Amino acid sequence: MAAYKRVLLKLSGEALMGDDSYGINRQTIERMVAEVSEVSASGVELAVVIGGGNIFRGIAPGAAGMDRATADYMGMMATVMNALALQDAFRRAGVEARVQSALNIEQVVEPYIRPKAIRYLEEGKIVIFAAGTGNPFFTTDTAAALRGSEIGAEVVLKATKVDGIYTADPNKDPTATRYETISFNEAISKNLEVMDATAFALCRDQKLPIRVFSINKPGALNRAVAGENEGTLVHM
Ligand SMILES: Nc1ncnc2c1ncn2[C@@H]1O[C@H](COP(=O)(O)OP(=O)(O)OP(=O)(O)O)[C@@H](O)[C@H]1O
Ligand SMILES: O=c1ccn([C@@H]2O[C@H](COP(=O)(O)O)[C@@H](O)[C@H]2O)c(=O)[nH]1
Repeated sequence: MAAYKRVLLKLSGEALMGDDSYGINRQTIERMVAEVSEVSASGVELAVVIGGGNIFRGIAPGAAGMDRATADYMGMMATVMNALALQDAFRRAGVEARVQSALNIEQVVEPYIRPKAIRYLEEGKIVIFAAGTGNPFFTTDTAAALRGSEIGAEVVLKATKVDGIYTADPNKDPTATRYETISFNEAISKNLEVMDATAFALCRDQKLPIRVFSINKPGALNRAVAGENEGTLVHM
């Protein structure tokens, strides 16, 4: 039984690689699409923000020496590629999804228009928000907080490679322990880098809770949508 009527799901771009070192792993994207489709079929209105870390990040070593804003626009274009791949995978699974982009590339995807996005959601279609916020120096986590606030989502679900928020990056510190819940102010003041401070602050100001959980754990998305104790809940 779902605890929410409308959710904003932030899907990790990096997780799309699966065990590959770059790009989109077919089995991985199909598995993600199957889990998301199941939630959508249960009647929950689902908007997705997709990251771009499997292709390009403005702050990656490959962008070193580049103008930061240019590199960030490349990162946003990477999220458009992921959004198109995701839409295609939904279509193959028989699920209707629409992509809306924060950057205008009209031959490829429709632009972000808030009322239209809300109408799609009310019609039961999945909406995929591409190109982040459309502005350099931001991340797709901030785009998730922004779009989640705009569409009146009740929660931001961040599906990523780690199974929650830890006292330190668990990939660097094996002694790190996981929080079951943490307040926005604590997450910001402890500088926990699982999400950027802008995203935390926007969600805090809009009273929009965030749940961070593993995209690779079977059933975790369903449990998060059911409001169960999965991963870490960031609260007021
Ligand atoms: N305190 C922490 N708790 C949990 N993970 C952390 C923490 N600090 C840093 N991390 C790192 O944050 C990563 C998740 O955030 P990141 O923004 O890198 O990925 P993503 O949002 O899943 O990917 P993408 O940007 O491609 O969408 C984890 O893989 C983990 O290594
Ligand atoms: O609003 C935004 C969102 C993203 N970017 C750039 O895209 C890449 C990929 O996004 P991730 O959140 O890391 O998956 C990011 O590194 C930025 O370079 C952006 O500029 N503005």
